[in-house]
This record gives sequence, structure tokens and C-alpha cells, in this order.
Amino acid sequence: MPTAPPTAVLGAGSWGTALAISLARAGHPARLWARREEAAAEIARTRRNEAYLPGADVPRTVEVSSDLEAVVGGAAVWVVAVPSQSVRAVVAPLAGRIENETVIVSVAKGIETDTLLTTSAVLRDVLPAADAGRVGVLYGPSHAEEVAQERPTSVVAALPDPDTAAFVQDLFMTPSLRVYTNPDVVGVEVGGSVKNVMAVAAGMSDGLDLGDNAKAALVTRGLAEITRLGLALGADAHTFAGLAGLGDLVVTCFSRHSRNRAFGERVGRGETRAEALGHSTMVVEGVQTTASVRALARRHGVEMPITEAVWSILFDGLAPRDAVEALMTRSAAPETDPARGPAFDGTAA
Ligand SMILES: NC(=O)C1=CN([C@@H]2O[C@H](COP(=O)(O)OP(=O)(O)OC[C@H]3O[C@@H](n4cnc5c(N)ncnc54)[C@H](O)[C@@H]3O)[C@@H](O)[C@H]2O)C=CC1
Ligand SMILES: O=C(CO)COP(=O)(O)O
Repeated sequence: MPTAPPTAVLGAGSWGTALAISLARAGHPARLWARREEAAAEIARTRRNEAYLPGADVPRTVEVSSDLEAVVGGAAVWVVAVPSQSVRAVVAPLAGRIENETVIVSVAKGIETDTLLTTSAVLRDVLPAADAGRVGVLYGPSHAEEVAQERPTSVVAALPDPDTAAFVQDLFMTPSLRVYTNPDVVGVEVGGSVKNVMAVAAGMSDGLDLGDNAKAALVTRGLAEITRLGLALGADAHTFAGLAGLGDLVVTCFSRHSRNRAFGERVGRGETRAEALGHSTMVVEGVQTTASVRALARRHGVEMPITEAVWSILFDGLAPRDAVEALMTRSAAPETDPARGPAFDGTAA
């Protein structure tokens, strides 16, 4: 029987490694690209990635390499699992390797700071030969540690072409990883990216010991901000009640695994941005995303007070406690206020 073409996972951090493991366990041929040759050799030899996903066994069927061209050669699907700000640089050298049928799925969550593009838009920009219907994202509440432990997880595959979305759904589906589809690519990307800003805010709330009421309000008003921005960018409001909206927001604001929440907690306790980032080599997407989201919101005339507060703390020296006071003493407003951007029903202000 002919073997199916492999899936190339680009990025051997926590998430790329967990996804390659999950694919291999499901019987799909998978390749894993690590940026550094020593890292690739170490994973290939020990079948472990202790730096990024301690304790998880990498099946022998996962081919690990630092040769990017070899990893994508003949692959039907590319899964882009590097930090969002490095997607362009990693994928650009592969522009000539696109084939008619290549499916490209970003699992990187963020907005590119220079262009304010979502990661699928970066991919379409840098890979003009790719079929745009086959470029999308796989997002949702999915900490790598739990996926590697085969704990029940649900995510959403968002690609414009419905057949390709169903193909990606089928590829990643396992008894412990349930995949839905959603044609609203931009909505899924806004939800999955902006939640990292809210995770930083939630961590600050934890660091300041503001309590459960404050955290619940942050999640709720954070979702209102995410929804307003999404609607301004053409998203479907229903997406934000889904896995890449509410789902990812909840997991990141409450999980002990969340790097963005943990970073925010340190800042809430008084560390500077640089000090809080210095505790781990793992990416904290929310920092750069805060700057991009603030710029995007301003460009589209959408009010995002929590994002503004997080930006002022991270980039302008505002004390977290003063940010809380400023948020709590804003002018009184109805819960859904069209003056602050597009309303929940999708009607523009
Ligand atoms: N860890 C998780 O549970 C999840 C992560 N994600 C997203 O996946 C993306 C990757 O995250 P993780 O794997 O967690 O990050 P990580 O910090 O665990 O690993 C990042 C990987 O990218 C590599 N890398 C760093 N800078 C690079 C560059 N400039 N060029 C090429 N490679 C570079 C690192 O060597 C490492 O292998 C992020 O956008 C994150 O938001 C999405 C869902 C779950
Ligand atoms: O996106 C994630 C879970 O869905 C990962 O979030 P953190 O980067 O905050 O750990």
C-alpha cells in the first residue's frame, strides 16, 4: 500500500513537538523541523524534547531534521509552528517549494508587528504561489503539555476552502484531539491572537491579587474587545463564542500552563517586562501582540481599553495598580456600546 505524503511541522518548540507526536500516534507520517542542528540531533537521538516539552516521548516514526527544504520536500501539509513574528523569515525561503496541492496551516498565534497581518495573511503574502483557499490556521484551547498527555482537547481548523478544512480536520482528529471547522479564518485568528493580550492582563490581575470577580470581568470585557476588533476586520460574531474565542480565552486566562498569564503575573507583582521575560526561553506572544493589536484597533477606530492598559504597562511605564484604577473609573457605559466600535450584532458604529 502506498504511504500517504508526510506532514511537515515547522518548529520544534512545545506546540510543534506536541502536534508531531499527535500526528504520529494517529499513524500519519510526520516530519519535525528544528531550527538548530544540535536540537534536531538531540530529539532524534533521545526521542525527547526536554527543553520544550519535558516528559513526552517522540515516536520513532517522526523524522526530525534541521534541513528545512528536506522537511517540506514532498510534504502535503506544512504546519507552521514557530513564533508569529518569525513566520515570514522561516517560510520565505520556501516560496519556490509550493506545489498546487500544498496545504499550509499556521498554528502560530499573533499579529505581525510591522504589517499588522495575521499569520495566515503573512503566509499568503510570502507564498504567492500558494492556493489561498488552502492556507489557514488550526487554533483553539490547546496547551501542548495536555495534548502530549492525550488529555481531551478541542480545536478549530479555519481554511477558506471547505474540502481542505475537512481534510485538515480529518488529519488532526484523534480520540483525544477533536477538530471542528470554521470558514471564518480572520475571526479565528483574531480570537486566538488577541486572547494572548487578555492572558497577560489576567496574569497581572493574579499578580495584584484582584480576585475572582476581577478575572471574570476581564475575560468578559476582554471578549467584548476581541469581538469588536474582529467585527471591524470582517469576522463573524459567532466565532467569538467558539473555541478560538471564548474557549482559548478561558484556557489562557486560567491555566497554569499559560506562558502569557504567567508573564503577566510577574509584571503584576512588580517585575519589569524584561525581567518577566527573562524567566523562560519560550515565546510569550502577548507582548508583541499587545503592540500590534493596539495599532490595529487604532487604525480601525475600535476602542480596546484593556489592550491600551496592557500596552501602557508594558511599553510606557504605567503601574499596574494605576491601570486598574483607570479601567474601573472609565465613564459609565452600556454593556454593548456601538460608540466603542462595531456592536455584537455585527452592525458597524
Ligand atoms: N505551547 C502551546 O501550548 C501552544 C502554542 N501555540 C502557538 O504556537 C506558536 C509556537 O509556540 P510554542 O511552540 O509554544 O513556542 P516555544 O517557545 O515552545 O517554541 C518556539 C520554537 O520556535 C523556535 N524559534 C524561536 N525563534 C525562532 C525564529 N526566529 N526562527 C525560527 N524558529 C524560532 C524555537 O527554537 C522553538 O523551537 C506560538 O505562536 C504559540 O502562541 C498555539 C497553541 C498552543
Ligand atoms: O495558545 C495557547 C493555548 O491555546 C498557549 O497559550 P500560552 O502561550 O499563554 O501558553
